[in-house]
Amino acid sequence: ISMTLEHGAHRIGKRIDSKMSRWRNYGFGQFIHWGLYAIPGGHWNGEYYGGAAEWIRSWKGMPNEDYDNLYTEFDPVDFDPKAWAEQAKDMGARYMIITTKHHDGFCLWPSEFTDYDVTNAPYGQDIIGPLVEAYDAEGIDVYLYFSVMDWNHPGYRSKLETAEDREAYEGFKEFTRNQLLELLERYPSTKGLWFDGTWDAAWKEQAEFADNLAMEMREMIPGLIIGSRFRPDDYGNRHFDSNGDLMGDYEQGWERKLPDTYEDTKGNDWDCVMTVPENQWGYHSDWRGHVKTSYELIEMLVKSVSLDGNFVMNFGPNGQGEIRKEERQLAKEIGEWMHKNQKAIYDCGYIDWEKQDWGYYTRNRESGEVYMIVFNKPINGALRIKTPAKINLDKIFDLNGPQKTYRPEEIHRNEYFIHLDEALLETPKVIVIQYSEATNQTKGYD
Ligand SMILES: C[C@@H]1N[C@@H](c2cn(-c3ccccc3)nn2)[C@H](O)[C@@H]1O
Repeated sequence: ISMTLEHGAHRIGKRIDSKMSRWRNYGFGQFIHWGLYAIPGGHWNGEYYGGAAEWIRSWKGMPNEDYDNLYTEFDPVDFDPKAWAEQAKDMGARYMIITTKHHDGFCLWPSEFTDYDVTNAPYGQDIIGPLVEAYDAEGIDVYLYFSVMDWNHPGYRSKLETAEDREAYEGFKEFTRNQLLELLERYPSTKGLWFDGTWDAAWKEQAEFADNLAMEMREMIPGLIIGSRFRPDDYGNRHFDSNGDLMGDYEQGWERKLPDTYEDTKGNDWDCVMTVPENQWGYHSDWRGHVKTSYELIEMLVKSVSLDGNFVMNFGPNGQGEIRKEERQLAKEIGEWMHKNQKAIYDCGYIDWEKQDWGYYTRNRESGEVYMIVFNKPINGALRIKTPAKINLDKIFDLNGPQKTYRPEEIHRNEYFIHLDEALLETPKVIVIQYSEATNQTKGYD
């Protein structure tokens, strides 16, 4: 039985308007985490901090007042938004998500509603505006990350226990609304908001406030795209309401992890946001543990698109505003692959052909063309293709290089091998399949 909810999901199923189709077709995005945490870069008083660099304020090794005074040092003289946007373009990102305010409450835009912003730092200028302009100029859509949790604001509470808490939190809610409307006013070309820091008990009581605020933001910018991490329902449930329906325009549950199967996605739109090291979003000068290679990141991107999602790779510029060499190198390598294979990523999504060990299928949502993205070439070079019934494979050929075509060897009904003859694969290989649905007369049973 389903419960009547005032503030649960207001739509069942995917948004089908053109702005959401544009979002759905991105495939690949860039996350940028930048703020005061980039100054200490995971160290303080010569001590190494092993947590996520953007959480260093919560570490006992760094007194809160030391962190809170970092704004007096924020002067990223090397910040070059055009260079960042150019690099993102070369990498093949089609949208970008920038931290306007992370959990620490420091605002990268001149906010009317707090002094804890860039205008009171030595840098003294708006960071968000030039980024929006530079990325818009490259044709890369900009989304604004906003943390509801705000360790700087006196009215912020993680839970509401006393009357004083509730009184203070009303002021915090007003402040949050003011800042969000201010951001949409200042940066009207933004296509959506990426909310974070909404797991607190205090916020989980704000179903009506959040629902109204989402509506108000959408009145300001019709079609604004807001994921499932913004609002709680009447019972404090997030992402999925008490009836199990997704709240928001896409699922934001895949942080540093990927769905394994299409069933895991519940048929919703979704994004995966991914760090290069195990768990560093903000700049950490000493990455420890496994740092992902471009090969691993390309596979995550391909897997995301094959399961109807977008893959968003994180960058953490340093305190001077430079993008570190490891990230520049990854952007270059991923861009080289994307330049040759973007047709298998852009405007593509899931197709219900049985997944095979050699890699992933994607399908262009307009043309219906299918792409085999081969990561694992079997020893015998035979790539298995199993299609649903009544599918004819009309043409199969390499996306790149001499237009080599493949003649599928039928091994069972709707099951084929195509034979790769090249020796080793240097990079993931894309093969194009043009198919058609057989008309109703079936082939004779031979
Ligand atoms: C997108 C990422 N989300 C932020 C985050 C995640 N978490 C978190 C908090 C509790 C459990 C698991 C994850 N806390 N902050 C990270 O700081 C980064 O901004």
